[in-house]
Amino acid sequence: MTVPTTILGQNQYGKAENRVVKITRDGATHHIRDLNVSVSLSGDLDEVHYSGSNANVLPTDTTKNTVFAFAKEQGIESAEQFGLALARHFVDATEPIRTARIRVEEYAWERIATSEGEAPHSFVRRGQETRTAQVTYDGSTVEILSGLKGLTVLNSTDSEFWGYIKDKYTTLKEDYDRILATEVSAVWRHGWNGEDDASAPDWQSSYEGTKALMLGAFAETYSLSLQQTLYRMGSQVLEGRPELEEIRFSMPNKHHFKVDLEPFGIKNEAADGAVYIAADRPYGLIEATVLREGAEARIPLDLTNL
Ligand SMILES: O=c1[nH]c(=O)c2[nH]c(=O)[nH]c2[nH]1
Repeated sequence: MTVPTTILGQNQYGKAENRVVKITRDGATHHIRDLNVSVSLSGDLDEVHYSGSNANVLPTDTTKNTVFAFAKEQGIESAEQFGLALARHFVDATEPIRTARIRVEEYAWERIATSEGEAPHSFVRRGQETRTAQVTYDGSTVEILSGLKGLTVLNSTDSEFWGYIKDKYTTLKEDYDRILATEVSAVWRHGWNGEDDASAPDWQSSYEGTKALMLGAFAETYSLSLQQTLYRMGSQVLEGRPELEEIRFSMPNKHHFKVDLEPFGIKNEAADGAVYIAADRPYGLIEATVLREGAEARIPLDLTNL
């Protein structure tokens, strides 16, 4: 082997975006789980980079096959459970693989309502958020980050923004009754570390409970800034969900500006029901982590790939 004058840094590999759909039949009633699963493995993999020896490489093609085989053999209970089964398999069954990171996006379907009631095997894709999960396993410890993205919410009042710094470039008018809208991306970290399967959270109810607390706090906070609303959402989640240690949000401020209709002699006031222009870009971007006191901040700062 030639001695490299460069050295290999962090590396990982796997099959990204395995789109797996599992149907479960319960008599005539069918159930659907629809996931996008990305596998990323690391371990004793220097040689494949240095010399091209594939002796320690489990092909990405095999990782893809494993995703589909596990969906059939074990079923898909939740994004987290499925990710955990895969992560444990890759590390525990393949000696050179030391760490597995499984990312899952889940797309929700709901039953179509017909005049006969809920259709047993006809579904419409739900337009709300995408659920996410990331499972990392290093042979001893599990870390599970659950989350969501694309959850768009709006308060048509109970939002103000005033009292901010004004310098020579400031043109923004103080607002005492504005629309507050955002598209929530959030990732939350579970305290459970995989040591005791019996004490694992109920992933489904944990997800639903977290989302409900987040939405409740958004609706119930009288907001003086999106930052304040974000913090309230995070603290309400952590107070209500003891299984969680920290939560991070990325929330674009989806500005709605009152249109100036004065040139047409028309008053356009929030108090009378106003007309707004929903601005697309640029947008304010408010991001923060909320932690349980004493917890470590481990969620990555950039949520875009989670
Ligand atoms: O909720 C807000 N936070 C800000 O930091 C900010 N900045 C701004 O121009 N509008 C807003 N709104």
